[in-house]
Amino acid sequence: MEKTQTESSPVVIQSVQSDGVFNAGIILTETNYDVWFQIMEMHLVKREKLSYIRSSTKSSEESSKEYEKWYTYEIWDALSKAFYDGSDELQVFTLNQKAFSTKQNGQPLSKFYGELIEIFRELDHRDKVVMKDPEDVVIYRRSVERLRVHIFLAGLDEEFNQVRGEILRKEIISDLEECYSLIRREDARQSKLNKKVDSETSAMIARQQPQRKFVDKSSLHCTHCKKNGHTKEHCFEIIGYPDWWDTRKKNTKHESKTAVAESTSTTDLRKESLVQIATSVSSGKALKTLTHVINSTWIIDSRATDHMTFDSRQVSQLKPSSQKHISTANGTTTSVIGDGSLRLTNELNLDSVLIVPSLDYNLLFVSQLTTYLSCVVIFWPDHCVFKDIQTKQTIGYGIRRGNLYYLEMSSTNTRKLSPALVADSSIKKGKSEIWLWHRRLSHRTTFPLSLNKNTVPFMVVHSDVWGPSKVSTIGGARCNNNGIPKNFPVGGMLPHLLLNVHRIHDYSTEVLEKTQCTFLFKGPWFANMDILATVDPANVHHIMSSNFSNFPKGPEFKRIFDILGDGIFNSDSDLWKNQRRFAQALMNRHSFYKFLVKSNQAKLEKGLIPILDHMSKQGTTVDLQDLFQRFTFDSTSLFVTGYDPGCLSIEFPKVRFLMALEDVEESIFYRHVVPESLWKLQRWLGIGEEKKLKKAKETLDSVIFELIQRKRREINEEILSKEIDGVDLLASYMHENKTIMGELKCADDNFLRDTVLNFMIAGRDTTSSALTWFFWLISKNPKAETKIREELTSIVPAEKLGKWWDFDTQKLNQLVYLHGALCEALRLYPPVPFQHKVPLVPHTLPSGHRAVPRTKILFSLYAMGRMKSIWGEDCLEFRPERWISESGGIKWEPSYKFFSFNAGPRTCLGKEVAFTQMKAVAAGVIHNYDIQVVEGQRPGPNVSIILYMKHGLKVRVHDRWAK
Ligand code: HEM
Repeated sequence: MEKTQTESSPVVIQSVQSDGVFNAGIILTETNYDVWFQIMEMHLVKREKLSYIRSSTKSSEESSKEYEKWYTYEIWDALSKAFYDGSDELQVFTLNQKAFSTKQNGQPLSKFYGELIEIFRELDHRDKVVMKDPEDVVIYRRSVERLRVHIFLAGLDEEFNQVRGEILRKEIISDLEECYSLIRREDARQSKLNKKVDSETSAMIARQQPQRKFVDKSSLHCTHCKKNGHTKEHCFEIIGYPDWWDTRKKNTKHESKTAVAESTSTTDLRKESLVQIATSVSSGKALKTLTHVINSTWIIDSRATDHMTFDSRQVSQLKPSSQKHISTANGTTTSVIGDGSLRLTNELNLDSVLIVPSLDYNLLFVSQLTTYLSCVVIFWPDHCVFKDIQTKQTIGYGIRRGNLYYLEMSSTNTRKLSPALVADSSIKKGKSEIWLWHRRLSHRTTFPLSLNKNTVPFMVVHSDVWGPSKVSTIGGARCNNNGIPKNFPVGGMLPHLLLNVHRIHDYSTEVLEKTQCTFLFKGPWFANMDILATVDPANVHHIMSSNFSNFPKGPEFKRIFDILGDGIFNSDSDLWKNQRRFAQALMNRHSFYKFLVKSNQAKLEKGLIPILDHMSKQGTTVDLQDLFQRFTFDSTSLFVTGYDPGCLSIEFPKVRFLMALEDVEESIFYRHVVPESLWKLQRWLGIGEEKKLKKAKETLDSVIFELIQRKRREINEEILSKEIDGVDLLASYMHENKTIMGELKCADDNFLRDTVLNFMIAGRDTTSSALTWFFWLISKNPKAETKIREELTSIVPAEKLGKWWDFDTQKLNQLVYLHGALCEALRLYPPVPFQHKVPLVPHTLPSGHRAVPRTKILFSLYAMGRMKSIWGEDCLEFRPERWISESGGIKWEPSYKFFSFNAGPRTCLGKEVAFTQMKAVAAGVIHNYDIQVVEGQRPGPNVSIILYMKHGLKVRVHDRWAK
């Protein structure tokens, strides 16, 4: 370690990076002692030097062996005294100070937001506010959220002043996430409109084309060639023709060429220029001229000025030959005209269109346009590749960088493209495609399309500068090849679904990957089973947050999940709102959290650990999934009902309730894949899955009603006092008075039964499923396991190293790698693998798909965690590092991308509870035991509404510290 002084950071520990000296990767400042301390300890653990800073040996002679240790300890101790006063107050003060002083200062929006989120999360951990009244808790949370929105808005760069004002003028201020999403959209729009052109692309463009500004030269006249549009000084006949001239003059009429050259090669094309071009084409005559002027580039825009209206006849009059029709999902048609023009039917309502022949188009012009436009549709026949107008060489393909799509140039660059992108393009394979590049959606959509080989390829750029995209009908084009389910005349796509039901989650992943995140599943014509499956983050955000009120779970959800009664999962509108408000208030109570941590710890120490010890001594195998289910069942029962069913015991008792829950989940899944009329008939006849469900319901009801009676008795007999014991949910519900509960019927046993069942499913099944997949992934990734162990060791006291250790919940919450590893497991194996919603009124989604009330919208959370377009090429890899930010903290991912806990107002209420439980179990088990998965197992997901492992996870357990 080398110690130096700098102005900004009084003490700097830097790497010297040679034999054994490490790079801490973090510089100690006045404000980051907490994080710095942990990271340094991790490094020290790795090098087995922890005793140097932990054991306070007596001061030693410089010559003695112990001197080095003593000296290091002294420095460490001095640092601690200087930077950490042992209380939370300083930390909270520092964090608040940091939050208020963090500014965007020109850095990317996501980075600035991520920094704030990290600070807020830290503050949440240290929040000690205790409130008794649930109403107050809600008000308090709202007030904190409001403050955070203000901090975020205040830190933004000036360019967001306008949108900031708009947000603040709203009657109800959005929550932080919603607010971020609004700003992000504005950021994306501005970066296209003004300055943030991707530097690489600009550099490439600059090399290929001179930079010119758009100038309206229509009034200029050349006295030399007698033509309009330029002056004598710029006449090509005098100064020579540019390189691109040959290509151009084949197609263009000379009289307008200058305007063409200027407008198509501008690098500074702004909205005004677009308006100018659009205005000039608003009359049929000008349009015709411009068609030839701009190298057969036609621009039609009805939104540019009020008086312009899009007239499809104008285009078809130009080239009314050899039309081809593209059918779209909702029945509208787009006529493709053989020579490269496009006629749009009124229904399609594409009111802002740029059509560019893409063989020889001016790349610069288009790439400039794409910085302003949200959506680019390219029709690519098989022989079509992007060509450089100057060199006439193939210049490449479309490529995505971050959220933006660019035309990647130079054939050498294609080698740099990831294989999937090149393969995706399919150009070499002789396929024709429409490429829909939707910048706002941050993904590209590809639709196979049959085009006449002789047609001139063209490109349609749909402008989103002035309003929302309406390319919906193109986005919905039906695809029935390439492994995408075929739509049979009577059965629709149901046969495909039934054939693949045993691997439904992987199957939907494959289909959604092929259809670029959204797919319309057509059910049998008689069954009202059409499903719009989507994993598109923009759609998720749109449905779950921005337009939440238009997308309830709906009556069909309620029918399918009727066993959940009026519980929180199964309700909409006010019934849901009241329940959520109340449950949230209860769960935010400090006493609840304390109770949860305590009961969880007790279950771990007195339940799980003794069983693992026993298994380790016996050398027998155990089903880890079963063990975790028992663990979470007991702990969830404790905080939901206050009773411990004791099913986590060495005898592994058969628990009726547990078995019934599993039956319920499987039967409910079955209701999702068969027509409603069929399962209703089965229910009426009392056969099949419905028979199983009925029996399971009876079991659940009898157990829960018994618990309710018992609790009521105890409350009446005052065995339970409100203050001391009323921390479990059931008791809390019973204690609450009507004012707080609003419409909720807490005195009603049926309502209490629904509440208990909903929470039992929410708490037990999800967490145990997540833990099982987590341990499976860890067993496959020993490096990750080693890193988790190193991180854990860093919070074990020196004297306890190499011995059994029981971790403190607060300390676990600060671990970054462990958190990342759990998030990674939740991403790849989300315990709730799918969800659905229904629109109240017809609605066009950001992906362009039309959502109508009779069509169910289904989100596959499982597929969403496995989309290359969302998580990158390595999406199937287990890589906890993807959750670690550059500064070493936890990286924040928006909930509409990391969807495992749901997003928007219905976000999981138990997220913190779940992380607390999972971290305690993961830490306790990984630190103290070696878990060896029995060979020969091929764990796969079952078919249910909860993502269990089909055959459990058999493991052997070894005590790491056994002598
Ligand atoms: C790893 C563990 C967990 C995961 C992945 C998870 C995931 C989810 C998801 C996806 C939803 C939305 C379901 C839907 O609307 O259909 C949800 C809702 C909910 N979760 Fe969790 N959950 C977990 C643990 C917990 C725990 C431990 C609790 C409670 C103690 C809990 C309580 C709830 C509640 C009450 C809702 C309903 C929220 C509402 O509709 O407003 N969850 N959870």
